[in-house]
Amino acid sequence: MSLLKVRDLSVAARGRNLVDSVSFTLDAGERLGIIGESGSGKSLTATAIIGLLPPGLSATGSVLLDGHEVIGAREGELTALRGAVAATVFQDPLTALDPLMRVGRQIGEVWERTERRAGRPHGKGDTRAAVFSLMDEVSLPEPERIAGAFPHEISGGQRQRVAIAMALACRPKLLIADEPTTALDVTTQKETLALLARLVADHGMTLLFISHDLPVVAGIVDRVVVMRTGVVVEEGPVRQVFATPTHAYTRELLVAAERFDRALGAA
Ligand SMILES: Nc1ncnc2c1ncn2[C@@H]1O[C@H](COP(=O)(O)OP(=O)(O)OP(=O)(O)O)[C@@H](O)[C@H]1O
Repeated sequence: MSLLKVRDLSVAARGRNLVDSVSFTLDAGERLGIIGESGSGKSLTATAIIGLLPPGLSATGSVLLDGHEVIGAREGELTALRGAVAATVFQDPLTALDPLMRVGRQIGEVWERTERRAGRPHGKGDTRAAVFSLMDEVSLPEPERIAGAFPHEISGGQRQRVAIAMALACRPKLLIADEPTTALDVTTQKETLALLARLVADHGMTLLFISHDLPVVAGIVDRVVVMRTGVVVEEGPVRQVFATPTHAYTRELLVAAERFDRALGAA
């Protein structure tokens, strides 16, 4: 069964479609990438899937997440789906973190909520052990120091690992990662990608990975959807789309990425 079924999803602002009749499915255990240049509608598609569109935007069509319709659902139903079914990691980890709360507590709160939902009783010691275990899973060093730190007291890469640990604490079926490495330097990018790939494999999670960066997407997904100006222009297995793109826009993206790689190589 498909874990995610998106049918004719459109997102509009003041009568203008920013996402236009997008359809794709994602089976359990699959890893799908959405690629496209800035402004092509990738993030709005992702936020519509979890029912978190900014005010002023409205979605039509159908998004079936684990069999539940998201479009038109009440906030209470959406809250139940978020976390339990789908968790998200965004480009800027600061959006996920409370600046005034120590990061260990933030991870702990998500873990406790997950346990409460599942009806599993737990004590303070359990939370502490779970937080350290989650921090270990995302390879955060010096767990005592980092758990006791505020978000601004750790590095950008460490903040993203904290955000990933919080997503993981939900034990989601679907992980939505929206440009999760874009704000990081190249080395940290590679480490974070490798971490995400390992966690998705270890936990058998389904992955929706959004990026404008083709080599990044190619390294982590099986299938790819190419978006341009709110519309899906091409879809297929990642190797096939990259080796023999059928749409001129995909070819342009590939040429631009190669040119960028060559420029980096020459630098
Ligand atoms: N809250 C909003 N109100 C009005 N227009 C918006 C809003 N958010 C996004 N848009 C517009 O919708 C279009 C799609 O935006 P979206 O953020 O989905 O693109 P994207 O492909 O994710 O780009 P990026 O990689 O830069 O994040 C853009 O033209 C953007 O300007």
